[in-house]
Amino acid sequence: MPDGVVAPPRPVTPSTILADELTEICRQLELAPGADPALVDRVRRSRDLAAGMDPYLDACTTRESPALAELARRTRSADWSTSTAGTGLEQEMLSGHVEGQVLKFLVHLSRAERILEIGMFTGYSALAMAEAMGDNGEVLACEMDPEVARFAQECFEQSDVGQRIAVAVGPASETLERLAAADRQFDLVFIDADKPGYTGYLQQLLDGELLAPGAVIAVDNTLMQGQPWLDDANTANGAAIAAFNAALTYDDRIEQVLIPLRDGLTLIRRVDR
Ligand SMILES: C[S@@+](CC[C@H](N)C(=O)[O-])C[C@H]1O[C@@H](n2cnc3c(N)ncnc32)[C@H](O)[C@@H]1O
Repeated sequence: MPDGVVAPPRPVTPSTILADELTEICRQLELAPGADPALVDRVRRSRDLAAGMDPYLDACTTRESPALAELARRTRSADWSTSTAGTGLEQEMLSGHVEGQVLKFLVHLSRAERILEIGMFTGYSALAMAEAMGDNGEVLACEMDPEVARFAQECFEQSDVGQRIAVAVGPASETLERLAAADRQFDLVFIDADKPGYTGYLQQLLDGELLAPGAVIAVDNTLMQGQPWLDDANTANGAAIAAFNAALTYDDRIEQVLIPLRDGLTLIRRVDR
């Protein structure tokens, strides 16, 4: 994974995809002979409304730590296309500044000391959560890919709080089985791994008694680029998230809310205990 030129991330959230579409529509309208100036103006305003939101959220949110900024920079400048790490890894997987600050806020609010992450990638969210907890806390981060796990660990070693993060390399479902067998419990769980695995991870957390009383589960990408409600854009990940979101609404053991942050963040808590 050599360092390369920092490429801007592709749009992978409903708001950035919308902004990209409106930018292109606007460009075409501006070139179209005889386009109604009032319509061009409305489309321009719509583009600015959509394109300006994420930069505004960034500007209004507490700055990330130097360690998080450096981890994000290293992730963006790594050449994932030539990496021998698992196929499909890309810089766009990184959660990033605003979501990282939301996770930190959740750690502060819940006073979580035992945190489980399912899907670590280069470690941005794990490090963000570790920064928000006390010295007695631990983030146990599950990651399938050994090479990306090494990348993350190198970043953790350069951070003051890296020792609060333990990494479990291997399929998360197997790690969860081992944790349940060892009677481990967690105050906060962040699910951000393979989308078809989400329903199984939630069942393992509930059935395996892996949630401490009052625990919160945060689940990333539950808007999946709008695919669950766009009929013509469904991929395997979109179908998996649509099924996961639907299953949540029928499960009486939990309460949930889907927050339209980035690509969607669902918060879940157990209510049957
Ligand atoms: C979206 S990325 C995680 C991003 C990370 N949470 C962050 O905020 O930067 C998903 C990660 O899950 C890992 N993954 C995929 N399937 C997995 C599995 N079955 N078990 C554990 N990790 C898995 C991938 O290798 C990838 O690194």
